[in-house]
Amino acid sequence: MSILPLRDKNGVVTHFAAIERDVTESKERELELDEMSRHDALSDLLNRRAFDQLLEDAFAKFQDTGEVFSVLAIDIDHFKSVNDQYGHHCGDQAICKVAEICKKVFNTSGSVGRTGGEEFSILIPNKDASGAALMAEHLRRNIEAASVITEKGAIRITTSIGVSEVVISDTKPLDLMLRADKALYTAKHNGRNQVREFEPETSICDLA
Ligand SMILES: Nc1nc2c(ncn2[C@@H]2O[C@H](COP(=O)(O)OP(=O)(O)OP(=O)(O)O)[C@@H](O)[C@H]2O)c(=O)[nH]1
Repeated sequence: MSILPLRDKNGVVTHFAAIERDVTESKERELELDEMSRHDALSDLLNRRAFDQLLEDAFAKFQDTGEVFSVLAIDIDHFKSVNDQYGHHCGDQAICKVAEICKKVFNTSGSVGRTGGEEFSILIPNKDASGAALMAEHLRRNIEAASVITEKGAIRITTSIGVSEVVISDTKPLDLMLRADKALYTAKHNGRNQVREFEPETSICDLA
């Protein structure tokens, strides 16, 4: 609201005029645009940028308070053949189904992002890797049991999931994301449709 003094011909203020402008609509539009810039248009999950920001925040909190958290790196198995067999549109429907199940399973217990084409990441506060792996296994089973209903029929899909927790020697969030990716790679390499926790490779020094 702005208030303007109104003067008579001698310059003496005789009245004040109040001008009120309703900014509700523009504020709502601003919030809407902000939400849009943080979400992926296809799945409505957090986009990579927004997920990375959450990860930065969780990492800063861990450094301040020691509050542990874990991440999941999730990738749909053999997704190229889903696209090849059913077409890109049905592939998109499969991505949306995985997004929907992730949101349902992690509801208030984690933040879900679509961080690549057929890749998802989940940040789970207050959980170490073994707690996060149990949740990941629940998610994997839900996805495996679901059908993606498309105009070309029902599609069944599976996912591979890598799990890692933040540790004191991490210097940046990327460190634990890389471990989750390594665990994901192990899950793929070992036959897919499984959850793997990151395990440090046993080096010669460890054996000595
Ligand atoms: N429909 C659809 N496909 C996508 C999207 N983003 C990426 N892809 C496809 O996802 C596929 C990923 O394939 P690859 O990385 O080769 O892996 P994959 O076939 O899933 O095999 P594995 O990961 O080894 O199990 C590619 O064919 C991409 O074109 C998207 O937004 N929509």
